[in-house]
Amino acid sequence: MTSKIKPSVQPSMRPRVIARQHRYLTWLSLSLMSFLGLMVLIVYESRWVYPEIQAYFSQTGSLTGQQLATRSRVYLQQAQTELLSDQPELEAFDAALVNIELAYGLFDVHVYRRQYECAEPSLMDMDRLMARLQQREIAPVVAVSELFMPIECLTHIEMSQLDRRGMAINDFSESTRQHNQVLTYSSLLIFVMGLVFWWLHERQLRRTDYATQETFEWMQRAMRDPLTGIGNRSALHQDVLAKKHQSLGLILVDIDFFKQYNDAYGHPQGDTLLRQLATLIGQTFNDEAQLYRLGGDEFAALLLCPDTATLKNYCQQLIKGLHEANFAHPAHPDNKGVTLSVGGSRFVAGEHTFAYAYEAADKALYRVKAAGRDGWQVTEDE
Ligand SMILES: Nc1nc2c(ncn2[C@@H]2O[C@H](COP(=O)(O)OP(=O)(O)OP(=O)(O)O)[C@@H](O)[C@H]2O)c(=O)[nH]1
Repeated sequence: MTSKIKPSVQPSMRPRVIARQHRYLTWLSLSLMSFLGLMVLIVYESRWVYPEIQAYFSQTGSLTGQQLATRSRVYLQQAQTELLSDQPELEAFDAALVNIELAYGLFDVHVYRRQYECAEPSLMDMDRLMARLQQREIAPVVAVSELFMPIECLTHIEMSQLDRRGMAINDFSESTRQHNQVLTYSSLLIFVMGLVFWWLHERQLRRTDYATQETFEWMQRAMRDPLTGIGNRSALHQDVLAKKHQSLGLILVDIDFFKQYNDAYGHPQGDTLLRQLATLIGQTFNDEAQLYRLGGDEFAALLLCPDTATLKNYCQQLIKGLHEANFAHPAHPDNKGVTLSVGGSRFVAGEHTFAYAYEAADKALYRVKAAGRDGWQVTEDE
Protein backbone atom coordinates (compact mmCIF):
# COMPACT_ATOMS: atom_id res chain seq x y z
CA MET A 1 0.00 0.00 0.00
CA THR A 2 1.21 3.48 -0.73
CA SER A 3 0.38 6.57 1.21
CA LYS A 4 -0.59 9.81 -0.50
CA ILE A 5 0.92 12.53 1.64
CA LYS A 6 0.00 16.16 1.56
CA PRO A 7 3.15 18.28 1.86
CA SER A 8 3.12 20.35 5.02
CA VAL A 9 5.43 23.00 3.57
CA GLN A 10 4.53 24.54 0.21
CA PRO A 11 7.53 25.63 -1.91
CA SER A 12 7.50 29.35 -2.43
CA MET A 13 7.76 30.43 -6.08
CA ARG A 14 8.52 34.03 -5.19
CA PRO A 15 12.34 33.73 -4.90
CA ARG A 16 12.46 32.09 -8.35
CA VAL A 17 10.37 34.86 -9.91
CA ILE A 18 12.59 37.46 -8.28
CA ALA A 19 15.67 35.60 -9.51
CA ARG A 20 14.28 35.59 -13.05
CA GLN A 21 13.49 39.30 -12.90
CA HIS A 22 16.98 39.92 -11.54
CA ARG A 23 18.43 37.89 -14.43
CA TYR A 24 16.50 39.94 -17.01
CA LEU A 25 17.64 43.16 -15.36
CA THR A 26 21.25 42.02 -15.43
CA TRP A 27 20.98 41.10 -19.11
CA LEU A 28 19.45 44.45 -19.86
CA SER A 29 22.16 46.36 -18.03
CA LEU A 30 24.89 44.26 -19.69
CA SER A 31 23.44 44.95 -23.13
CA LEU A 32 23.18 48.64 -22.28
CA MET A 33 26.78 48.68 -21.07
CA SER A 34 27.99 47.02 -24.31
CA PHE A 35 25.92 49.40 -26.37
CA LEU A 36 27.30 52.39 -24.47
CA GLY A 37 30.84 51.06 -24.91
CA LEU A 38 30.35 50.84 -28.67
CA MET A 39 28.79 54.30 -28.76
CA VAL A 40 31.84 55.71 -26.96
CA LEU A 41 34.07 54.08 -29.57
CA ILE A 42 32.01 55.44 -32.45
CA VAL A 43 31.98 58.93 -30.93
CA TYR A 44 35.72 58.67 -30.39
CA GLU A 45 36.20 57.72 -34.05
CA SER A 46 34.01 60.49 -35.44
CA ARG A 47 34.98 63.17 -32.92
CA TRP A 48 38.75 62.69 -32.80
CA VAL A 49 39.96 60.26 -35.44
CA TYR A 50 38.23 61.58 -38.56
CA PRO A 51 39.13 65.23 -37.91
CA GLU A 52 42.67 63.96 -37.39
CA ILE A 53 42.62 62.33 -40.81
CA GLN A 54 41.11 65.45 -42.37
CA ALA A 55 43.78 67.61 -40.75
CA TYR A 56 46.38 65.22 -42.10
CA PHE A 57 45.07 65.60 -45.64
CA SER A 58 44.79 69.35 -45.40
CA GLN A 59 48.47 69.41 -44.43
CA THR A 60 49.21 67.52 -47.59
CA GLY A 61 46.83 69.74 -49.56
CA SER A 62 49.78 70.64 -51.76
CA LEU A 63 49.15 67.34 -53.52
CA THR A 64 47.29 69.29 -56.18
CA GLY A 65 50.55 71.16 -56.72
CA GLN A 66 51.72 68.23 -58.77
CA GLN A 67 49.09 69.07 -61.38
CA LEU A 68 50.14 72.77 -61.51
CA ALA A 69 53.76 71.74 -62.06
CA THR A 70 52.74 69.39 -64.86
CA ARG A 71 50.71 72.03 -66.67
CA SER A 72 53.41 74.64 -66.20
CA ARG A 73 56.00 72.25 -67.71
CA VAL A 74 53.69 71.53 -70.65
CA TYR A 75 53.40 75.30 -71.34
CA LEU A 76 57.17 75.67 -71.28
CA GLN A 77 57.59 72.75 -73.67
CA GLN A 78 55.01 74.35 -75.99
CA ALA A 79 57.03 77.58 -75.83
CA GLN A 80 60.09 75.60 -76.93
CA THR A 81 58.08 74.09 -79.80
CA GLU A 82 56.93 77.57 -80.91
CA LEU A 83 60.52 78.88 -80.84
CA LEU A 84 61.75 75.97 -82.96
CA SER A 85 58.88 76.12 -85.45
CA ASP A 86 59.12 77.35 -89.03
CA GLN A 87 56.93 80.39 -88.46
CA PRO A 88 58.35 83.93 -88.63
CA GLU A 89 60.55 84.78 -85.67
CA LEU A 90 58.37 87.60 -84.34
CA GLU A 91 55.29 85.41 -84.27
CA ALA A 92 57.25 82.58 -82.66
CA PHE A 93 58.51 84.98 -79.94
CA ASP A 94 54.97 86.21 -79.21
CA ALA A 95 53.54 82.68 -79.05
CA ALA A 96 56.43 81.50 -76.81
CA LEU A 97 56.01 84.56 -74.59
CA VAL A 98 52.31 83.75 -74.03
CA ASN A 99 53.15 80.15 -73.08
CA ILE A 100 55.98 81.19 -70.74
CA GLU A 101 53.70 83.72 -69.00
CA LEU A 102 51.06 81.05 -68.52
CA ALA A 103 53.70 78.63 -67.20
CA TYR A 104 55.04 81.33 -64.86
CA GLY A 105 51.58 81.93 -63.39
CA LEU A 106 51.21 78.24 -62.56
CA PHE A 107 54.80 77.89 -61.33
CA ASP A 108 54.76 80.94 -59.06
CA VAL A 109 53.11 79.09 -56.15
CA HIS A 110 54.07 79.70 -52.53
CA VAL A 111 54.35 75.97 -51.84
CA TYR A 112 56.88 75.48 -54.65
CA ARG A 113 58.98 78.47 -53.61
CA ARG A 114 59.01 77.26 -49.98
CA GLN A 115 59.68 73.59 -50.57
CA TYR A 116 61.88 73.42 -53.69
CA GLU A 117 65.24 75.17 -53.92
CA CYS A 118 65.23 75.18 -57.72
CA ALA A 119 61.92 77.10 -57.91
CA GLU A 120 63.25 80.61 -57.07
CA PRO A 121 66.18 80.64 -59.55
CA SER A 122 64.00 79.04 -62.25
CA LEU A 123 61.37 81.75 -61.89
CA MET A 124 64.07 84.44 -62.04
CA ASP A 125 65.45 82.84 -65.21
CA MET A 126 61.96 82.82 -66.73
CA ASP A 127 61.56 86.49 -65.76
CA ARG A 128 64.77 87.43 -67.49
CA LEU A 129 63.94 85.31 -70.55
CA MET A 130 60.52 86.95 -70.92
CA ALA A 131 62.18 90.41 -70.83
CA ARG A 132 64.69 89.45 -73.53
CA LEU A 133 61.99 87.90 -75.70
CA GLN A 134 59.94 91.10 -75.45
CA GLN A 135 62.96 93.13 -76.57
CA ARG A 136 63.70 90.58 -79.30
CA GLU A 137 67.35 90.43 -78.33
CA ILE A 138 67.81 86.67 -78.01
CA ALA A 139 68.22 83.91 -80.56
CA PRO A 140 65.39 81.30 -80.56
CA VAL A 141 67.81 78.41 -79.93
CA VAL A 142 69.28 80.20 -76.92
CA ALA A 143 65.80 80.90 -75.59
CA VAL A 144 64.97 77.22 -75.98
CA SER A 145 68.03 76.21 -73.97
CA GLU A 146 67.21 78.82 -71.30
CA LEU A 147 63.96 76.96 -70.67
CA PHE A 148 65.63 73.59 -69.86
CA MET A 149 66.45 74.53 -66.28
CA PRO A 150 62.85 75.56 -65.31
CA ILE A 151 61.55 72.45 -67.12
CA GLU A 152 63.98 70.28 -65.18
CA CYS A 153 62.89 71.96 -61.92
CA LEU A 154 59.23 71.44 -62.72
CA THR A 155 59.85 67.77 -63.56
CA HIS A 156 61.61 67.39 -60.20
CA ILE A 157 58.62 69.02 -58.46
CA GLU A 158 56.20 66.69 -60.26
CA MET A 159 58.12 63.57 -59.25
CA SER A 160 58.56 64.72 -55.71
CA GLN A 161 54.86 65.63 -55.36
CA LEU A 162 53.89 62.21 -56.73
CA ASP A 163 56.15 60.55 -54.14
CA ARG A 164 54.54 62.61 -51.40
CA ARG A 165 51.09 61.61 -52.61
CA GLY A 166 52.09 57.91 -52.45
CA MET A 167 53.49 58.35 -48.95
CA ALA A 168 50.36 60.20 -47.82
CA ILE A 169 48.14 57.42 -49.14
CA ASN A 170 50.30 54.79 -47.41
CA ASP A 171 50.24 56.72 -44.14
CA PHE A 172 46.49 57.16 -44.41
CA SER A 173 45.79 53.48 -45.06
CA GLU A 174 48.16 52.52 -42.23
CA SER A 175 46.43 54.83 -39.73
CA THR A 176 43.00 53.64 -40.96
CA ARG A 177 44.13 50.05 -40.46
CA GLN A 178 45.28 50.86 -36.92
CA HIS A 179 42.00 52.58 -36.08
CA ASN A 180 40.06 49.64 -37.48
CA GLN A 181 42.15 47.29 -35.37
CA VAL A 182 41.44 49.37 -32.26
CA LEU A 183 37.72 49.24 -33.07
CA THR A 184 37.72 45.50 -33.73
CA TYR A 185 39.73 44.59 -30.62
CA SER A 186 37.69 46.94 -28.44
CA SER A 187 34.41 45.43 -29.70
CA LEU A 188 35.83 41.96 -29.09
CA LEU A 189 36.94 42.96 -25.60
CA ILE A 190 33.49 44.33 -24.78
CA PHE A 191 31.90 41.16 -26.10
CA VAL A 192 34.25 38.90 -24.10
CA MET A 193 33.68 41.01 -20.98
CA GLY A 194 29.94 40.65 -21.53
CA LEU A 195 30.35 36.88 -21.76
CA VAL A 196 32.48 36.77 -18.60
CA PHE A 197 29.97 38.92 -16.69
CA TRP A 198 27.17 36.70 -17.91
CA TRP A 199 29.03 33.54 -16.88
CA LEU A 200 29.84 34.93 -13.43
CA HIS A 201 26.25 36.02 -12.96
CA GLU A 202 24.85 32.65 -14.10
CA ARG A 203 27.26 30.82 -11.79
CA GLN A 204 26.18 32.99 -8.87
CA LEU A 205 22.53 32.37 -9.71
CA ARG A 206 23.07 28.61 -9.94
CA ARG A 207 24.78 28.62 -6.55
CA THR A 208 21.98 30.66 -5.01
CA ASP A 209 19.35 28.37 -6.59
CA TYR A 210 21.18 25.33 -5.32
CA ALA A 211 21.47 26.76 -1.79
CA THR A 212 17.77 27.75 -1.78
CA GLN A 213 16.79 24.30 -3.01
CA GLU A 214 18.98 22.62 -0.40
CA THR A 215 17.52 24.75 2.38
CA PHE A 216 14.03 23.99 1.16
CA GLU A 217 14.67 20.23 1.02
CA TRP A 218 16.31 20.35 4.42
CA MET A 219 13.23 22.12 5.85
CA GLN A 220 10.99 19.52 4.21
CA ARG A 221 13.01 16.69 5.73
CA ALA A 222 12.95 18.35 9.15
CA MET A 223 9.13 18.35 9.01
CA ARG A 224 8.77 14.66 8.04
CA ASP A 225 8.73 11.39 9.85
CA PRO A 226 11.36 9.35 8.00
CA LEU A 227 9.68 5.98 8.66
CA THR A 228 6.21 6.71 7.30
CA GLY A 229 6.85 9.80 5.17
CA ILE A 230 4.02 11.74 6.84
CA GLY A 231 4.51 14.96 8.82
CA ASN A 232 5.95 15.03 12.33
CA ARG A 233 4.96 17.00 15.43
CA SER A 234 6.62 20.22 14.11
CA ALA A 235 4.64 19.97 10.89
CA LEU A 236 1.40 19.62 12.89
CA HIS A 237 2.20 22.78 14.86
CA GLN A 238 3.01 24.68 11.69
CA ASP A 239 -0.13 23.52 9.87
CA VAL A 240 -2.38 24.52 12.79
CA LEU A 241 -0.76 27.97 12.79
CA ALA A 242 -1.38 28.24 9.05
CA LYS A 243 -5.11 27.47 9.41
CA LYS A 244 -6.08 30.45 11.52
CA HIS A 245 -9.82 30.97 12.11
CA GLN A 246 -10.71 27.59 10.59
CA SER A 247 -12.83 25.09 12.47
CA LEU A 248 -10.66 21.96 12.80
CA GLY A 249 -10.81 18.46 14.19
CA LEU A 250 -7.76 16.88 15.80
CA ILE A 251 -7.81 13.08 16.01
CA LEU A 252 -5.15 11.23 18.00
CA VAL A 253 -4.60 7.54 17.20
CA ASP A 254 -2.63 5.13 19.36
CA ILE A 255 -2.00 1.45 18.58
CA ASP A 256 -3.12 -0.92 21.30
CA PHE A 257 -0.55 -3.30 22.67
CA PHE A 258 2.06 -2.34 20.16
CA LYS A 259 4.80 -3.49 22.51
CA GLN A 260 3.38 -7.01 22.35
CA TYR A 261 3.16 -6.75 18.57
CA ASN A 262 6.86 -5.82 18.38
CA ASP A 263 7.75 -8.58 20.79
CA ALA A 264 5.84 -11.15 18.71
CA TYR A 265 6.81 -10.09 15.21
CA GLY A 266 9.99 -8.08 15.76
CA HIS A 267 10.61 -4.38 15.25
CA PRO A 268 10.97 -4.49 11.43
CA GLN A 269 7.47 -5.93 11.17
CA GLY A 270 6.37 -3.30 13.72
CA ASP A 271 7.75 -0.64 11.38
CA THR A 272 5.80 -2.15 8.51
CA LEU A 273 2.61 -1.99 10.57
CA LEU A 274 3.28 1.68 11.33
CA ARG A 275 3.58 2.40 7.57
CA GLN A 276 0.48 0.36 6.78
CA LEU A 277 -1.54 2.22 9.40
CA ALA A 278 -0.38 5.60 8.07
CA THR A 279 -1.67 4.58 4.65
CA LEU A 280 -4.92 3.17 6.05
CA ILE A 281 -5.71 6.34 8.03
CA GLY A 282 -5.05 8.46 4.93
CA GLN A 283 -7.32 6.30 2.76
CA THR A 284 -10.05 6.17 5.40
CA PHE A 285 -10.22 9.95 5.50
CA ASN A 286 -10.24 10.00 1.72
CA ASP A 287 -7.18 12.26 1.69
CA GLU A 288 -9.15 15.02 3.40
CA ALA A 289 -6.90 14.87 6.44
CA GLN A 290 -3.29 15.86 6.97
CA LEU A 291 -1.49 13.07 8.81
CA TYR A 292 1.32 13.14 11.34
CA ARG A 293 3.25 10.66 13.41
CA LEU A 294 3.81 12.23 16.79
CA GLY A 295 6.25 9.55 17.96
CA GLY A 296 6.25 5.86 18.89
CA ASP A 297 2.89 4.36 17.98
CA GLU A 298 0.95 7.61 18.13
CA PHE A 299 -0.55 9.26 15.02
CA ALA A 300 -2.57 12.46 14.55
CA ALA A 301 -4.96 13.61 11.84
CA LEU A 302 -5.99 17.23 11.22
CA LEU A 303 -9.23 17.84 9.31
CA LEU A 304 -11.63 20.61 8.51
CA CYS A 305 -14.48 19.94 10.91
CA PRO A 306 -17.50 22.28 11.14
CA ASP A 307 -19.14 20.46 14.07
CA THR A 308 -18.71 17.64 16.61
CA ALA A 309 -20.97 15.29 14.64
CA THR A 310 -18.55 15.39 11.72
CA LEU A 311 -15.66 14.68 14.08
CA LYS A 312 -17.48 11.66 15.55
CA ASN A 313 -18.22 10.43 12.06
CA TYR A 314 -14.52 10.55 11.16
CA CYS A 315 -13.60 8.58 14.31
CA GLN A 316 -16.21 5.91 13.54
CA GLN A 317 -14.96 5.62 9.97
CA LEU A 318 -11.45 5.04 11.22
CA ILE A 319 -12.32 2.25 13.62
CA LYS A 320 -14.53 0.66 10.96
CA GLY A 321 -11.75 0.89 8.36
CA LEU A 322 -9.29 -0.75 10.72
CA HIS A 323 -11.63 -3.62 11.50
CA GLU A 324 -12.14 -4.16 7.78
CA ALA A 325 -8.38 -4.17 7.16
CA ASN A 326 -8.07 -6.86 9.84
CA PHE A 327 -4.34 -6.67 10.53
CA ALA A 328 -3.18 -9.72 12.49
CA HIS A 329 -1.89 -9.29 16.05
CA PRO A 330 -0.75 -12.68 17.45
CA ALA A 331 -0.08 -11.30 20.91
CA HIS A 332 -3.22 -9.24 21.44
CA PRO A 333 -4.38 -9.93 25.04
CA ASP A 334 -8.02 -9.92 23.86
CA ASN A 335 -7.29 -12.25 20.92
CA LYS A 336 -8.17 -9.60 18.38
CA GLY A 337 -6.34 -8.25 15.34
CA VAL A 338 -4.60 -4.89 15.57
CA THR A 339 -6.85 -2.42 17.38
CA LEU A 340 -6.63 1.33 17.84
CA SER A 341 -7.60 3.77 20.55
CA VAL A 342 -8.83 7.03 19.06
CA GLY A 343 -9.49 10.37 20.77
CA GLY A 344 -10.73 13.55 19.13
CA SER A 345 -11.36 17.22 19.81
CA ARG A 346 -12.70 20.14 17.83
CA PHE A 347 -11.28 23.65 17.95
CA VAL A 348 -11.01 26.91 16.03
CA ALA A 349 -7.41 27.61 15.16
CA GLY A 350 -6.32 30.93 16.58
CA GLU A 351 -9.20 31.12 19.05
CA HIS A 352 -8.07 27.97 20.91
CA THR A 353 -4.42 27.11 21.32
CA PHE A 354 -2.99 23.93 19.90
CA ALA A 355 -2.12 22.80 23.44
CA TYR A 356 -5.81 23.09 24.36
CA ALA A 357 -6.90 20.95 21.40
CA TYR A 358 -4.16 18.38 21.98
CA GLU A 359 -4.95 18.02 25.67
CA ALA A 360 -8.67 17.58 24.92
CA ALA A 361 -8.02 14.88 22.30
CA ASP A 362 -5.50 13.17 24.56
CA LYS A 363 -8.03 13.08 27.41
CA ALA A 364 -10.54 11.39 25.10
CA LEU A 365 -7.88 8.89 24.02
CA TYR A 366 -7.02 8.17 27.63
CA ARG A 367 -10.68 7.47 28.34
CA VAL A 368 -10.73 4.92 25.50
CA LYS A 369 -7.60 3.23 26.86
CA ALA A 370 -9.10 3.18 30.33
CA ALA A 371 -12.32 1.70 28.96
CA GLY A 372 -10.49 -1.28 27.46
CA ARG A 373 -9.11 0.16 24.17
CA ASP A 374 -10.36 -0.60 20.60
CA GLY A 375 -12.70 2.37 20.37
CA TRP A 376 -13.09 6.07 20.04
CA GLN A 377 -14.18 9.08 22.10
CA VAL A 378 -14.31 12.82 21.49
CA THR A 379 -14.15 15.64 24.00
CA GLU A 380 -17.33 17.65 23.49
CA ASP A 381 -17.08 21.44 23.04
CA GLU A 382 -17.13 23.27 26.36
N1 LIG B 1 8.66 -1.08 15.56
C1 LIG B 1 8.72 0.09 16.18
N2 LIG B 1 8.36 0.18 17.46
C2 LIG B 1 8.39 1.39 18.06
C3 LIG B 1 8.79 2.54 17.42
N3 LIG B 1 8.72 3.59 18.28
C4 LIG B 1 8.28 3.09 19.44
N4 LIG B 1 8.07 1.74 19.33
C5 LIG B 1 7.58 0.84 20.31
O1 LIG B 1 6.23 1.08 20.59
C6 LIG B 1 5.96 0.58 21.88
C7 LIG B 1 5.04 1.51 22.60
O2 LIG B 1 4.76 0.90 23.84
P1 LIG B 1 3.71 1.49 24.81
O3 LIG B 1 3.89 3.00 24.92
O4 LIG B 1 3.83 0.71 26.05
O5 LIG B 1 2.34 1.27 24.11
P2 LIG B 1 1.56 -0.05 23.85
O6 LIG B 1 2.39 -1.24 23.97
O7 LIG B 1 0.88 0.13 22.56
O8 LIG B 1 0.52 -0.07 25.00
P3 LIG B 1 -0.85 0.71 25.07
O9 LIG B 1 -0.69 1.96 24.28
O10 LIG B 1 -1.07 1.00 26.51
O11 LIG B 1 -1.86 -0.15 24.48
C8 LIG B 1 7.29 0.37 22.60
O12 LIG B 1 7.54 -1.02 22.74
C9 LIG B 1 8.33 0.95 21.62
O13 LIG B 1 9.54 0.22 21.57
C10 LIG B 1 9.20 2.43 16.06
O14 LIG B 1 9.57 3.38 15.39
N5 LIG B 1 9.13 1.21 15.48
